[in-house]
Amino acid sequence: MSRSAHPAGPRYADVHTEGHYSPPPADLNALDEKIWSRTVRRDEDGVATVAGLPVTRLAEEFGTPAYFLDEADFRARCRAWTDAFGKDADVFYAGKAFLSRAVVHWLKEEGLNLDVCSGGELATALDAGMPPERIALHGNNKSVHEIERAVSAGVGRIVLDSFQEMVRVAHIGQRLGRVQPVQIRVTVGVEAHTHEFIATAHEDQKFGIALADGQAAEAVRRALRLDGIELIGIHSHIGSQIFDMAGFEVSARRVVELLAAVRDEHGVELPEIDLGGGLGIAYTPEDDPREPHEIAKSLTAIVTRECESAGLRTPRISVEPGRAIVGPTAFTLYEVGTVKPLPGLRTYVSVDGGMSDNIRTALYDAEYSVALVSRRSDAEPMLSRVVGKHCESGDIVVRDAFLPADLAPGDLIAVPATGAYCRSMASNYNHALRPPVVAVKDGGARVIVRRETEEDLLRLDVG
Ligand SMILES: Cc1ncc(COP(=O)(O)O)c(C=O)c1O
Ligand SMILES: N[C@@H](CCCC[NH3+])C(=O)O
Repeated sequence: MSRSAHPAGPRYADVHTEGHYSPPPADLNALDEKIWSRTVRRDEDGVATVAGLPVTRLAEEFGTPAYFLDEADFRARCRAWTDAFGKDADVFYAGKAFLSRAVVHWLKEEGLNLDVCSGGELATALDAGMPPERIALHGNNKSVHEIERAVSAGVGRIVLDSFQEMVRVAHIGQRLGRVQPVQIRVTVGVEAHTHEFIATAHEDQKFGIALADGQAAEAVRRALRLDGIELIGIHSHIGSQIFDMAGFEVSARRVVELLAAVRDEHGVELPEIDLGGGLGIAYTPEDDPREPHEIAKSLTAIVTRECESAGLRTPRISVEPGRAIVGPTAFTLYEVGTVKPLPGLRTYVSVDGGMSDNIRTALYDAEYSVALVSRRSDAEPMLSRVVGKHCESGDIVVRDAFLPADLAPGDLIAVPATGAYCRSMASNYNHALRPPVVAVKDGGARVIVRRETEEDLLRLDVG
């Protein structure tokens, strides 16, 4: 194939002939509302704004790289979930996606509950005043200390992940003179269509107790006999970034089957089921996420139908969306440093962050979008790879994307849909300073998690 030696990398026509890439968007300046948070626009000068604030001003005030989180969008998504599921269900925001004290305040105000999976997340929730009865504690290896803190704080539920943990929690409950409400996390044997590392309902993995071979039924048997815990329900989480509802439906059906078996064996109707989180969001225009009301409708319908046919009272349903709430509400703003054209291949665009603020591309081959946001450009599309500044060739933020061919050092580019699992999975690799999270709302911006400093790093290093 002949390739034109474009100084800034290949032209669309070249790569398109190879057929490896989706075509570039018709307008590189467009900010697709499916991917960007709801208040993102481009102003008349071509600068992107969020909550009415130009990104150029935000970069000056807060520096780059930085995450900008659209508070109004976050709250709207919380409400969409609670409205969709209604009063007879509970929405637990999965704090692992991103948690800070400000987020806890928003959740409290919007009537959501909170799923935490570590002592650190629990401490953040309690410190910010989340009522303990609205907290659920997860984790496949909760420490004794974490369990003690949760039980003595009076968390609403602990989700038991193993037989050993069941005994641990029961003993701690007895020692502290409490009866801790618990659910049992089961693996339902569903192959969720997502990356292997984020699928959690097949049996060959660390989470949960398998329904297969009667393991889960045995767990229920033991839990019902133990003092110090009260079994209130069954929990299933099949994975993350899932679009196909079929996996959730199979999971709901199998959990209801277990409830029926428990009723038949023990004469007990467990009052709750939790179907976990895992709903996918749009990272690129090709992704087509389901809306909360569609999800609620289909999950509620399947649980109700299965319960009716088993002659069970419909249990109270809960769900644990993390990514679907916070993911689309934030973007990461970077400054372009080195631009390295490789004629006939692509152009490497280096930014001032990388795998330390977004590990998802390296870890899961995740796909992201990117746009030039500090100005409009009518230059032609240039096949680009957005890379970070770390000492790894796998330090890729956006593997394949089109940016305008006149992109230059000093331009600002933004990667949307980085609200979930980016700051929360950020690292200090190469002694990078983890970026701040800045909440923006109605023309105002405030830091909710500050940027790390070299002093922070040096303070940890005690010589
Ligand atoms: C038990 C549990 N609940 C909820 C979630 C949240 O998942 P997501 O952010 O995909 O909604 C996770 C993470 O996958 C999880 O492990
Ligand atoms: N951290 C993962 C998802 C795992 C969620 C927690 N069980 C991601 O970024 O997609």
